[in-house]
Amino acid sequence: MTNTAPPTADAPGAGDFAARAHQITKVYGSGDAKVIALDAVTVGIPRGRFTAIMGPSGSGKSTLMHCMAGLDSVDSGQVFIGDVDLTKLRDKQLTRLRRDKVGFIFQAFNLVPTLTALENITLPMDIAGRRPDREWLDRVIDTVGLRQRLKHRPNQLSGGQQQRVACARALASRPEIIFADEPTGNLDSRAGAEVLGFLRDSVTSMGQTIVMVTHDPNAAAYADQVLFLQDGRIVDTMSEPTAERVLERMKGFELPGGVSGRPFAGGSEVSGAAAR
Ligand SMILES: Nc1ncnc2c1ncn2[C@@H]1O[C@H](COP(=O)(O)OP(=O)(O)OP(=O)(O)O)[C@@H](O)[C@H]1O
Repeated sequence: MTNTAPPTADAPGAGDFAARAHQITKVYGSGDAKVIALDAVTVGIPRGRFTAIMGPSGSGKSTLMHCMAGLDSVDSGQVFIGDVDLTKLRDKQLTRLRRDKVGFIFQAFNLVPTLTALENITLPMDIAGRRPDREWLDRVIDTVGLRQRLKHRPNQLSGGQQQRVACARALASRPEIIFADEPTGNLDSRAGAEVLGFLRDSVTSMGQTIVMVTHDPNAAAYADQVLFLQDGRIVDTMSEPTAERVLERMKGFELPGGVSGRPFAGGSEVSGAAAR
């Protein structure tokens, strides 16, 4: 693994980012109920790399992912997938962009129970009226080890196998970027490790770009870099994470007395509101 520069969307070479957020703010509610879920976040997701997003509960991880994936709107700022500014798109254009350029993997596998594994994998392309690239599809199916299970329906598959179907579905159309929201949250550690190994492999050997929200330091250790969120801001980044280092960093968020959230001494450069 090579070293990853901290992702700053303003840095030269912004073309190297599969997705970027520029000064995005997301506010829920108003008055006393007002919550600033994202506070002027600027970040770039490097192309062909595996990025994990971590942070305490309520820090804005899901909101950041949803806004960057075009599943939710921002109150201010810009979001780019490739060169396309999502904030300038109308609903229909946004739906098409999500369909063509973005893959999703959710904690609850979200498979269609009446369809076989193969039909689930090709469903997004079928809906889009696109023919799957047979060679690519074969490679994806073999990589996730589903060759013998293609005719099975979801209820005939283990949780790990179902999530591998969901991974194959996300990869099949060769999206610009895959967003994975707690992809191992419903799996035991062995099945989780299999899925994470497969995601890692799809980045290393297929050049896929993946962003994953996780609470699990072991899962984050599969990534090339980790972004740490707190109170709607990116407060730290870590390259080449190990489970131990991630766990240690996460403990910093839980310490009482205002220590929480402070980047480690000598830690990575910070992007986002906290950097200013
Ligand atoms: N629809 C909503 N309405 C009001 N507040 C919301 C809504 N969605 C999220 N929030 C608030 O925004 C903040 C960020 O939420 P978000 O779900 O992004 O955090 P998270 O880091 O993903 O949390 P968790 O790890 O618990 O899933 C939280 O304070 C949350 O309560």
